[in-house]
Amino acid sequence: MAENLNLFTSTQDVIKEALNKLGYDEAMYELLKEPLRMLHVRIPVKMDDGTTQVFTAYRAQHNDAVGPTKGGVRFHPMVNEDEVKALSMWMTLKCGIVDLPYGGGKGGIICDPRQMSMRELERLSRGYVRAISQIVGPTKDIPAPDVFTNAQIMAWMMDEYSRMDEFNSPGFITGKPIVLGGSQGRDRATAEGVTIVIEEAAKKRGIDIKGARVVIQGFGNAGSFLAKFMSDLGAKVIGISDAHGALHDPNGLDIDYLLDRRDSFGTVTTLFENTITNQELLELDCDILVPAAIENQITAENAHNIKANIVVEAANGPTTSEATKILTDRGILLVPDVLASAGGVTVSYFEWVQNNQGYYWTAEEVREKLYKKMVDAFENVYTTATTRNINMRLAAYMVGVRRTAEASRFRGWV
Ligand SMILES: NC(=O)C1=CN([C@@H]2O[C@H](COP(=O)(O)OP(=O)(O)OC[C@H]3O[C@@H](n4cnc5c(N)ncnc54)[C@H](O)[C@@H]3O)[C@@H](O)[C@H]2O)C=CC1
Ligand SMILES: O=C(O)CCC(=O)C(=O)O
Repeated sequence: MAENLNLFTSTQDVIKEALNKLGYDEAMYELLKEPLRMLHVRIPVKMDDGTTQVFTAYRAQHNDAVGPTKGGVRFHPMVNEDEVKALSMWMTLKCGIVDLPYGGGKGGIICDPRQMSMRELERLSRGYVRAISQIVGPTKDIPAPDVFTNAQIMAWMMDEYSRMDEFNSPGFITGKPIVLGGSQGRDRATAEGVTIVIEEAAKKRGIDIKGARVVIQGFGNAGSFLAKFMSDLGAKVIGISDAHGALHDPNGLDIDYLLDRRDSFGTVTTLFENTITNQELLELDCDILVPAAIENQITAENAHNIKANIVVEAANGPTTSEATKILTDRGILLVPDVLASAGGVTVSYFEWVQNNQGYYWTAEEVREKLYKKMVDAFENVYTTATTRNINMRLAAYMVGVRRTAEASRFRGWV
């Protein structure tokens, strides 16, 4: 039978299993098996050449029993409805795992920002906010950056919402530039969270980060900061990649040089002749493998060839359910996305708190608070997995879904 690559239905399967293990009945699964709201909008944008292009976009809100929904907006040509639904469900789990007072949300626009001018991107970003304005807001649903979106796009979106609202609303969105109410450390937060989780996982496996061989797929926000942090800790980053290919050097790559040469979309390999493919990268001999790009990269087809001792998912959904089973059976420690990549939303929450208070924290305060959240979350999921003898993904789903399930029950929804 063909492997299930549908992110939405495969997520439903694990949610069901987690709820069963927690003792909830079918009604709870019926509530949590898909988002409460899914808005599908079409956004007309005047292009620079005078033509009009109509873009399709989505905003999913999985569950708001705990609090407002929260999650990024992705600009990508392959975004689709099922993907956005799954991503919103993962946000519920992430917020549960790191204990933030949010439910999960996520948005996406089908577009290729690499082919658009800055002016076109600005019109599209503002159009998206107008199109979803009825269901979002600082106490309803708070967007943030994700694949191919950044602080500039957050700034345009915040400005558009503030104009509609008729007052400055920094708490409408997170991941903003610091001068517009962004938090210290949000730009590097996802990678910092991944680094903390890698350190914890390495301790469990008796691996010294100093000298450990690390391979990272993706050289964007998550992947590039992570490469820097790993090499600063003394690890040997022997492979990195982007959408066009991958670089490999068993003696360690010069990360500072690569950071200097990458473009704003995380592309760097096009400058080199000696490249390998992304598939070859994933199968390199290494200690720690970090998929930090896109979904469905480790599947039943290549899971048997993964050589890493630890796989840490910085990306959302890089490993299929079948591959999760294969890796776990092979004794590889797989740290799932909903735990490993929760540093981004954690510092987004800090940003929102600071916006609401109008009082701003130092980079050191942010780092300390993030560290505690990530270490506690890792320990909680790891202990759940080992005491129940289940894989880390199922354990993370159990930890992540419990609070939303309880809040829904107390509200009398189920
Ligand atoms: N930015 C954030 O705060 C967070 C990001 N994530 C996840 O991390 C992953 C990466 O996100 P960002 O670094 O923010 O995105 P980004 O847009 O900054 O970078 C994406 C990177 O992936 C590469 N890439 C794109 N398509 C690829 C393909 N087909 N094969 C190999 N590489 C490919 C790009 O070339 C680029 O290097 C995504 O799954 C995202 O959902 C998760 C939590 C928070
Ligand atoms: O920072 C946020 O609010 C959301 C980040 C996000 O979209 C994710 O963790 O996948």
